[in-house]
Amino acid sequence: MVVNSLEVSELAYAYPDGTQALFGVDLTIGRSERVALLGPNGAGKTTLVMHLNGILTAGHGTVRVAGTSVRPDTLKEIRQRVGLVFQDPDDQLFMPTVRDDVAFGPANMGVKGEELERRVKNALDRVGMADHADRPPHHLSFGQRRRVAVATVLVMEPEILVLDEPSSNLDPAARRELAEILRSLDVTVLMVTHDLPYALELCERSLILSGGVIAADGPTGTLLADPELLAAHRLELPYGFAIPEGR
Ligand SMILES: Nc1ncnc2c1ncn2[C@@H]1O[C@H](COP(=O)(O)OP(=O)(O)OP(=O)(O)O)[C@@H](O)[C@H]1O
Repeated sequence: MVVNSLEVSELAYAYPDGTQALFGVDLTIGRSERVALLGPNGAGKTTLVMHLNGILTAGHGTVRVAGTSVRPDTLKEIRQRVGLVFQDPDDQLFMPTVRDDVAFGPANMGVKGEELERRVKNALDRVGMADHADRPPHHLSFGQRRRVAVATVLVMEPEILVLDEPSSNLDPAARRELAEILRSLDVTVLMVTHDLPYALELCERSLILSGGVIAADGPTGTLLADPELLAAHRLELPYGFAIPEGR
């Protein structure tokens, strides 16, 4: 039986003040897919992401990660399986060295000794930061800190990597380097982004969340080539951007 990385069914949620943010979201993401989650401000993207690792609990509906329901009694397992990379790496890095930051999660899970070293080295290798293991994170550039933040999540060997605005505040070279890293990973990726060219570059499939529902789900190139669809959901390609042939 093929188990999907993520299955969200009829997910609805209202904040305690009564604001209804999600109105019944259904989506399935298969193993090793890379999917962009697009949508205007206030669409419910963050609210949806916060349900994936149980920061918020479904008002109605279900979320399953690799077949396991997100519930209070499964939270420990779920948080290991869903790797959230926040928009600001400084929310994720707080130890004296890069190595300590990457080791923090698995060490907390009881991994130690050579196995811990192996996992930390492997995660840093995957983001090209192994040479910086002994440096304090606050001495690194923003782009390097974002790569270390990705490593702190990869080291947990997650089922799905969820990235919030991964290209924000990166210069063009750092943006491209991160794209190459993300493309090289053999992991399911859900990427929340307002950077439509980045979604096109990295994700074959995109979802448009708008007004708390999935308004479109399809090949990124097809969605982004539909001006009416984009306009209906306040999405805009950069001025002069042309979708490359074959996308
Ligand atoms: N803590 C909260 N209490 C009440 N309402 C909230 C809270 N957080 C978000 N909302 C509301 O829920 C809706 C969805 O917000 P959410 O932050 O999920 O959107 P988003 O798609 O992530 O937006 P953005 O692109 O601006 O990050 C909005 O109407 C927002 O005002």
